[in-house]
Amino acid sequence: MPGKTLYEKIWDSHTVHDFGGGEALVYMDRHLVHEVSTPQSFAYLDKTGLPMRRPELQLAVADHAVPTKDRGATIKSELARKQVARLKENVAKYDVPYVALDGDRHGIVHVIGPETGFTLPGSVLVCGDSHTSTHGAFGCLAFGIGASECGAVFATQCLRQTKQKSMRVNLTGGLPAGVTVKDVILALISEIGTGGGVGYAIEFAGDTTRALSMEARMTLCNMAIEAGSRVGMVAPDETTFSYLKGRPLAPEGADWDEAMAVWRTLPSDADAVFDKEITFDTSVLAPQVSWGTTPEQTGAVTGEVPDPDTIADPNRAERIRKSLAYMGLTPGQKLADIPVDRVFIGSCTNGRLEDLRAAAAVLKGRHVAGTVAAIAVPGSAAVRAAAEAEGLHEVFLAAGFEWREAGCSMCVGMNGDTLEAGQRCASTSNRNFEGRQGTGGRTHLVSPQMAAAAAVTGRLTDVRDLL
Ligand SMILES: CC(C)[C@H](C(=O)O)[C@@H](O)C(=O)O
Ligand code: SF4
Repeated sequence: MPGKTLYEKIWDSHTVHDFGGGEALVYMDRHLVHEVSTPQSFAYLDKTGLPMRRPELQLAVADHAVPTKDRGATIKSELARKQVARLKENVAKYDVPYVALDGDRHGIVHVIGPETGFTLPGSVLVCGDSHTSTHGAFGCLAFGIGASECGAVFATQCLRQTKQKSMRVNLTGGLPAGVTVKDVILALISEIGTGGGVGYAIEFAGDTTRALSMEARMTLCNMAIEAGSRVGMVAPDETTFSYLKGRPLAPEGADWDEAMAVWRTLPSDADAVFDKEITFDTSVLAPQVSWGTTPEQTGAVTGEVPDPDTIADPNRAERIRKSLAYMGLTPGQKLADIPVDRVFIGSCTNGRLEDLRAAAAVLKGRHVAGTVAAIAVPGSAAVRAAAEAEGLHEVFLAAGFEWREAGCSMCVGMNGDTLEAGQRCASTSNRNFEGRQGTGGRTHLVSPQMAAAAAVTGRLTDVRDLL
């Protein structure tokens, strides 16, 4: 028998019933809940009269639809107001732990899970949200589920699941100056495609991965879903353990020691066999920028907008033509010449303290171009407080950024923070499809320091020129 992968170990230890053929009933240790994906899931309990099986294993927060300024004012959009109010009623009715909007633990669901220690290695964690893959950075099995599945978790704390195939992505060679993990994942997706991970649970490994901070590992796993994989994981190690130690919901004392004994057994065995294995050299990368309407349509900032007429595959050429028409770009145009109107620094991809530090390092002593409106939206109240404690807000404000309260904000625009039609944005978020940040809005996905560089020069810019 070959050894087991990290994914297999967690899958096996959480199988309640094996149906055969890769189908199993799997136990869910943790369920994160937000306002957008769960109204029907609570309604399912209301309708069936089923009790919530383990309220204490849920953690709810309103993050997508909440305002990031004028927090106390009535939410303008009726849908957003209703979603937030519904969540509050539902958590009160079913006794679910709830993180209040004005609390010091508030934030984007994928930022506060790790921060509080709700996210733990070796566990199975789900949420009605595709970017749940973020939590896999801790060596847990974390994936997004649909609204009816959220209802099933409420009622049973279990889900019937199909086992994924396994893929190991070895990131090797380290990161050159000015290149971040965001550039790595964008470059990887542009190589393997948005379908490259479909059907696979990805484990990121290799010396580049091992050297990453927890925050950077979260950015990496966050975007596994943009490569089509519901699961992105990193084996837990000393970096993981020291991040978790002392977090409010992490085990303490003897429980910590007991947990550690298990967590140390989680990494894939040396003789584990993966269904697919790829190696990606990160030492040769330049900062990346997306030019199209999928994260796959990305290139080095030193390059140009591609010319569909030179692409042999007619379907691919057509997709590029369509993207360029929407994005208002011309083949051959230098990426670093594209002017931007807006800059958004935030989201569960890049709204953590390190991200704000990286952006502030570029902004220090500089000012946002007169043609640009820029906002910084911390991923959580704790990130915001930590940033303020080290004076980062002053750097953002002095540079001409707005300094907002935590939430998903312009990543998805459900709270009214949107682009206007035709506006172009350098954004640290993870999705760039048509209308993602507002109807007719144009998104360029970049790292936090690339976003800061674009804010300063008023165009997409190679941040290495400003370092
Ligand atoms: C609203 C929510 C269900 C959605 C998701 O599933 O990811 C959102 O968070 C997103 O990023 O598009
Ligand atoms: S920040 Fe963006 S990607 Fe993350 S959960 Fe919110 S809307 Fe989804």
